[in-house]
Amino acid sequence: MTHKNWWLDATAPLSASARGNAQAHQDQLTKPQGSLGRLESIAIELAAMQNTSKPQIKQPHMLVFAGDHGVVTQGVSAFPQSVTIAMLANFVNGGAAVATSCKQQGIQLSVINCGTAANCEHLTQITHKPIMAGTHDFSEQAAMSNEQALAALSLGKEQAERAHQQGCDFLMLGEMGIGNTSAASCLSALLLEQDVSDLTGPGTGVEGAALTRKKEILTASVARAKLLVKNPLDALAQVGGLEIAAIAAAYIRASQLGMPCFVDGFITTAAALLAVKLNPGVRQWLLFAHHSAECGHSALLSALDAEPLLQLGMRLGEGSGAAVAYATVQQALTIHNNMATFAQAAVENKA
Ligand SMILES: O=C(O)c1ccc[n+]([C@@H]2O[C@H](COP(=O)([O-])O)[C@@H](O)[C@H]2O)c1
Ligand SMILES: Cc1cc2nc[nH]c2cc1C
Repeated sequence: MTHKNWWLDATAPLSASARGNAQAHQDQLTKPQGSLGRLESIAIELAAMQNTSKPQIKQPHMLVFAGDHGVVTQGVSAFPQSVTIAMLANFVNGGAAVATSCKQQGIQLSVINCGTAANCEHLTQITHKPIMAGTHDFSEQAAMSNEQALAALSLGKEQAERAHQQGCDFLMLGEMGIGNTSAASCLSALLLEQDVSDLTGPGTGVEGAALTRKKEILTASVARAKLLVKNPLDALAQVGGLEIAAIAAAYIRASQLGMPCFVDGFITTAAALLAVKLNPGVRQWLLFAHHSAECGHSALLSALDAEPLLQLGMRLGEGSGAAVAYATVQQALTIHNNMATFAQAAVENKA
C-alpha cells in the first residue's frame, strides 16, 4: 500500500568502498590512468551503485510511458495528436527506433499508457492505466488536478517496482507524447525559475513563426501557472504531463530500491529534474545517456550537474538515446571487468 508522500523516503546509499576498490582496479589496468575517459567513471559509478568492484548489468529494462497533451490544440507541435497512439503501436510491433535498439541488445521493453486522448485498448501488448484522456490545455487551466498528478506518480512507482520484482538491474525510461516538449519546457521553467522561451525549442520540428508562437503560448502559460505554484507538485499539476509524472516517480522509486537509472533526452531530463527537486537523493542514482539537440536540454543538464555520455544530435525521445548509449555502458563494464592488469600482462607501469 502506498503511503502518503512516499517520494520523500530515503534513497538507497551508494558504496564508497566499492567505488574506491573499482577506482583502484581501474588504476591497475594496462593503460595510462584516466585514458579511457568517461568509460572509467561509468564503471566506477555502477560499482558504487551495485556495491561491488566488478559491476555487471544482466537485466536492463526500458519503460516507455505515454500520455497526450491538451495544449496541442494551440498548435505547439509539428505533428497531430493521433501520432501518440500510432507510435505506441509501432513500439509494440517492433518498428520504432527504441524497439529496434532494445531488441538487438536484449533490453526488455514495456510500454505504459498513462492517458491518451483516444482509447487504444486494442493494443493488447501495452499496459493501460489511463488516469485521464490526456491532460487539459494548460494555457487555459491546470493540466491536471493534484489528485491526478498523485495518481500518475503512483503509476510510475508501481511500474518501477514491477521492473525491480522482475529482476531489473538497470532501468531506462522513455516517453511518447505529442506536445510533451511544451510541458517539459514549462515545468522546467517553473522548477528552475528561468525564462521559458530560453528552454523552448522545435520539438518535433516547429520552426519560424510557429516556433515564435509556441514560445508566446508557453510564456503566457507559465505566467498563468506561476501565481498558483507553491511547490514542485503544483508545477507538475499546472503544466506537466501524465507520462512526465510517471517517469519522475519511476526515477524516485528506482533510487529508493537501489536500481541505477539511465536518463534519455529533454523530456526525461525534465522529469529527472522534478524527481531531484522532490527528493535530492535521487540524483546519485542517475546516469545521463545523451545530450539532446532540443534547445533547453543544456540548461537542464547543467542544473543537474550532469554530463551525458553521447552527443549524436538526436532529438527523438521514446528512450532511443538511452537504448543507443546502453551499448557504451556495456562496453565500459566489459573493459573494466576483463582488461589485464599491469602485473598480469607483465607490462611495465609508469616510471
Ligand atoms: O527527448 C528529446 O530530446 C525529444 C526532443 C524533441 C522531441 N521529442 C519527442 O517528440 C515528441 C514531442 O515533441 P512535440 O513537438 O510534439 O512537443 C515526444 O513524443 C518526444 O518523444 C523528444
Ligand atoms: C514520428 C514520431 C516518432 C516519435 N517518437 C517519439 N516522439 C515522436 C514523434 C513523432 C512525430
